[in-house]
Amino acid sequence: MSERVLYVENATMQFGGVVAVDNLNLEVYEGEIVALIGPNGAGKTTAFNVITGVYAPTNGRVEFCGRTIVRNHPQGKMRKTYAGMNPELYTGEYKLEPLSGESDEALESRRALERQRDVDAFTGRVLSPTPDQVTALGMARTFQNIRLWKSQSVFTNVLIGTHLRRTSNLFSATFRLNQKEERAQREKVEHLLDIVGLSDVKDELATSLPYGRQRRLEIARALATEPKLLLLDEPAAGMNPQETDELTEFIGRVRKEFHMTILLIEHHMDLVMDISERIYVLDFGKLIAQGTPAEIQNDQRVIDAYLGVSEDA
Ligand SMILES: Nc1ncnc2c1ncn2[C@@H]1O[C@H](COP(=O)(O)OP(=O)(O)OP(=O)(O)O)[C@@H](O)[C@H]1O
Repeated sequence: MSERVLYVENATMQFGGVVAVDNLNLEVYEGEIVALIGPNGAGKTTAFNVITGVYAPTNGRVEFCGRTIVRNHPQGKMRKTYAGMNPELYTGEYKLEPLSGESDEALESRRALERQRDVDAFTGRVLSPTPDQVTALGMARTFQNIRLWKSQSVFTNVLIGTHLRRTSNLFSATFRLNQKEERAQREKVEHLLDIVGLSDVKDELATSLPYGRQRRLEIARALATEPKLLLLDEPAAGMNPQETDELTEFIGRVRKEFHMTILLIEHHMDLVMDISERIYVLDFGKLIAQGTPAEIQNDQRVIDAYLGVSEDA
């Protein structure tokens, strides 16, 4: 069985009264393309933000390549409901069997003690890496709205990606380089641009590229950080059907050429159904289904909540 690259366990993210992500469990295995879909506002981007360290989750844990990188904040707002790794301790699901002759009060205090132990197990061990640290660990991400270095060339945009991998500090990424390393990185960028089909425009300004190629450049820059996991947030947003088809082919090629594992958010169902091995469906923050494209397409709950409406809704 291939390695589990990403494991999101009981992740909850609450903003005031809005539970944007509600007890999400999600796994991605090495070499897979997995999609996270759902209606607008379902919590998909928030889930990405929890995974990549933008938000410290109200509860839950993110494991990356076998290592816990994000963990809940026991002092978070939902402490009473969710603190610790065992949310069932705080819900009606938790049944603690009475010991023989144990009074109700004794049972209740034992239950309280177990909860406290669960919380204590985390106090002082709260993890919450910065997005830069997450990049250095081997996760790279693209965003719904393209975020390129506008006044830099295509080449430089990708070069900055290679630097982020090494230093996780933008200042030193830009200025602190020895010449040998610089040369090796430049060769790497040339090679990468070749594979993604952007060599012919490497000296042009990033923003002078047509939209579809800017998207490719963003993915190339993410790849330059040498990720183990690539997270793509709506890579086909704003694309016409032909551009979407080209991007679908491109993402498949990226997986093959770089042996990449990919988690993507997308509203274009043709793309999702074409390239994903597995799909998770969110609605109002909750996971309502998971399965293969065929299973998801035939899931009545998903059809009612999402697939029944237009693709670009
Ligand atoms: N920083 C924030 N502060 C408060 N509420 C937020 C914040 N970020 C997201 N939300 C809310 O959380 C919910 C989920 O939003 P999110 O952007 O994650 O959904 P989404 O599934 O990515 O939607 P879309 O498909 O439109 O991008 C929404 O109700 C949104 O308004």
